[in-house]
Amino acid sequence: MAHHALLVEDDNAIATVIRVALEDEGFEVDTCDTVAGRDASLEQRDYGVMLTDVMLLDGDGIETLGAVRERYPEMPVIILSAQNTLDTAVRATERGAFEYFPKPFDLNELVRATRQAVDSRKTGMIGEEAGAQGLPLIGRSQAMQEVYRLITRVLGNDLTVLVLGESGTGKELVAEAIHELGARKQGPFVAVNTAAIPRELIESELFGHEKGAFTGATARHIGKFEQAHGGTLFLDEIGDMPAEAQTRLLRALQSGRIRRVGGSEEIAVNVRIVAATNRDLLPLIAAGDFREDLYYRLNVVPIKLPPLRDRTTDIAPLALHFLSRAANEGLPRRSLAEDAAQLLAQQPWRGNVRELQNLVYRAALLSREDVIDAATVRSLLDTAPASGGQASQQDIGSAVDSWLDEIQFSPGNLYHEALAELERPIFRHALSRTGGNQLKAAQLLGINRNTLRKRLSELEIDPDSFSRN
Ligand SMILES: Nc1ncnc2c1ncn2[C@@H]1O[C@H](COP(=O)(O)OP(=O)(O)OP(=O)(O)O)[C@@H](O)[C@H]1O
Repeated sequence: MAHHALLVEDDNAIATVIRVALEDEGFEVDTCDTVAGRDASLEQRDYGVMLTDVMLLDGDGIETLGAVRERYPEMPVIILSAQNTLDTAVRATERGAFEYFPKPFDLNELVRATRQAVDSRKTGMIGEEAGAQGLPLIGRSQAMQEVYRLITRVLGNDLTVLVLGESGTGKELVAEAIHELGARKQGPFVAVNTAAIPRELIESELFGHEKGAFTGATARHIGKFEQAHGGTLFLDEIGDMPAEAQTRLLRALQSGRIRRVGGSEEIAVNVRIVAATNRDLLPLIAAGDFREDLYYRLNVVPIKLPPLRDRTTDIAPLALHFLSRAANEGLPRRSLAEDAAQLLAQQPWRGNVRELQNLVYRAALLSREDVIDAATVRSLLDTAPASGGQASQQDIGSAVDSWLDEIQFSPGNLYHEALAELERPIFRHALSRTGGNQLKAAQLLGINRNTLRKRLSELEIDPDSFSRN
């Protein structure tokens, strides 16, 4: 389908060059040369993108852009300017321009950006669409736009996807988005962390086993492949899979069939595979620890999630998102001061979004004011484990100490109120790990299911909000 582009340019020669280049690229282009002409054209039709000069005969293309963005928020705008000052670039970006091209510009680059702007309009909705499914993928940085673009490419097919990225960058969330927004959403989404299963049980976990297949196999067990039939199988930490299991996995992927451990029957399974790893697979292949043929099977569409420090513009929106989620889960409702947001944006976030999320939840809990300020963030950063890794007992102990010093409890009820606050993150953690399944969460916690249900209700934690369906 041809996209309509509106070109607002009062230099006839430049307008013609751009128009011809865009038409070659399949755009239908309308041109005009004034602010008034622009506004009249915008009334006439829904444009996929607008390119505009700054100094127009009857006004300034940037100054008047605010109103256009308000009226047509979905339409990306590209600014073309002869005033190559930083100020013009800043003004353009502040008013929501998609991209800014100082003149003279590379025509090919401009055409590429125009195409990308139109695509971004489609893919920019991935985050919101995922949000509507209860899977908020927050972030509008250029780097995340590229991730969204790749997600849209795999929604209409069953190609195998390999999600790469450091720990905590959102790989599982991307896998869920591919499932929820794709054609298989009616089917199951089954996640399996291959690194967390004891070696001897991996094959049985993936492919199932027949009764009596080995000591302890007292009943038939249906494996993850069969459970995911008709849906999506998410294989997390694929780089840590033992060699034997890699071979079995490769065979299953090649044939589309599995055999339960101890079984003789080959069972056809229809699953879409999304695999993920935070490890660099090429050195593992070179060292003989990861099968090269399996790598090529999995790496059909690679989606690389950038570390959070490479998309700093996403940090404040993510922090606000976690604050609002924390409030919905019963923590105090807080907002974020400007200096606090700036401080967050400067951190290295080696534990990526997960580390930011943990810090924001702690800030919501511990802040003395409704507005979280830079001082609070700084004190939490000081007590945070260095790399978003394991917090030591001492860190946790001192965080609880300072929290107890600061929080106002009802007289005579400190013990119960403090314990309730400590229970919240424990329950949230268990529910989040089990996708809101109360039976499994109770098992994980080692407490009675009815006790869990009662406490969740008392603490007003909604287990359904952790559900993956
Ligand atoms: N773009 C995002 N928007 C909102 N939340 C996010 C985003 N990315 C990650 N998160 C949240 O951060 C946490 C970590 O994300 P996730 O588990 O998907 O990371 P991961 O890359 O799979 O980590 P690991 O490699 O350790 O398994 C989750 O709670 C997830 O909901």
